[in-house]
Amino acid sequence: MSENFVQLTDLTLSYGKTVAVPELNLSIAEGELVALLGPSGCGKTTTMRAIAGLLPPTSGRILIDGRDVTRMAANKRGIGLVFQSYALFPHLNAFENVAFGLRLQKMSNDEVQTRTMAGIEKVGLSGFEKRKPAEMSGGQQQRLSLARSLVMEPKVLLLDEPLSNLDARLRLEMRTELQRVQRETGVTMVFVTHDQAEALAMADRIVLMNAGKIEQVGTPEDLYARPETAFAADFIGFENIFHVKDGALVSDAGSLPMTTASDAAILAWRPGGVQVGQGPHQGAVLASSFAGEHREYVIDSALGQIKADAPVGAAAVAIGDTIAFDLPLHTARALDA
Ligand SMILES: Nc1ncnc2c1ncn2[C@@H]1O[C@H](COP(=O)(O)OP(=O)(O)OP(=O)(O)O)[C@@H](O)[C@H]1O
Repeated sequence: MSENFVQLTDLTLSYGKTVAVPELNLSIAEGELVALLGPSGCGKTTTMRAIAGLLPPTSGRILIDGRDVTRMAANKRGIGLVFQSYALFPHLNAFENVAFGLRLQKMSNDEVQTRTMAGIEKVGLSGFEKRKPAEMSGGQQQRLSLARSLVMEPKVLLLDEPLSNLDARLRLEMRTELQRVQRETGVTMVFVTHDQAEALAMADRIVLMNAGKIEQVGTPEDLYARPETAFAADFIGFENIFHVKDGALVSDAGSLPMTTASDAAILAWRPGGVQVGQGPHQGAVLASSFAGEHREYVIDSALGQIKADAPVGAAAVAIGDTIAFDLPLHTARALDA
């Protein structure tokens, strides 16, 4: 198995004179499920389009399975594409949608039949062969579009926001489904998402992008527990991020003296890492909402707003009332400036 199945080397991608992605370097292993994660406009789709062959790079190289495909036409690269808008043929039934690409390859009817039926089964759509896309649910259309790509046996499958058109429940279901299909086929998959929960739940490895550059690459566990920059921490749910200066936590809004000294330049806490109900600091409750497992507070403090989760069973504090809190060092993530 190749560790460098997809290799992007010093890849620069531009639109006219505007550089969207400068000198990107990334290796993807064979059979890996990788998420390109980041806020809108950070260059995820641009990177995908370059891998697919839809955007010629300004400079740099793209290797797939050892072959330099930098200047190769999109349809020669052995890449499958699944978009959020499915791009199915509305006048063809499910079977014909999946068979379409195979027929173009002048395959025998028997083989088209066998491979199409296998593809449809792989995505759990057996029995739906005769349905037109309009007679299928969003999730089923998404599966169909996946089957259509898979039957072509691509070396790499690229998925651009594949779940964003689905409602919340289907999205959860399709997360598991995509993982299962990936495991069973062993196909190398790269998917784009701006949803950190989706990336954490599905990917073997997450590539977090910020303004065209890679901010951090790591397993979901790594990124979740050990973000390396304030951007990564913020994106991954550390909602309270403060600078440390002269024994105090500092924000644009003000400062709070620290009870224990820290050498860190920046300290970050998830809402769950903030202690509420007791502690050396006080603030007014700005918002309080029940979230099943815990209660979410927004506290107005000398540092500005603090997001804090109170455990189940803690007595609710009314909006406007004062609440005690602590930002304990043992739940903080220390970051470099
Ligand atoms: N066709 C285009 N012409 C000019 N600039 C573009 C074009 N497409 C994208 N850009 C710019 O390139 C940068 C990266 O865009 P890209 O679509 O790759 O971001 P993204 O991370 O996929 O965002 P989103 O999640 O919103 O799709 C942005 O600044 C965007 O404005």
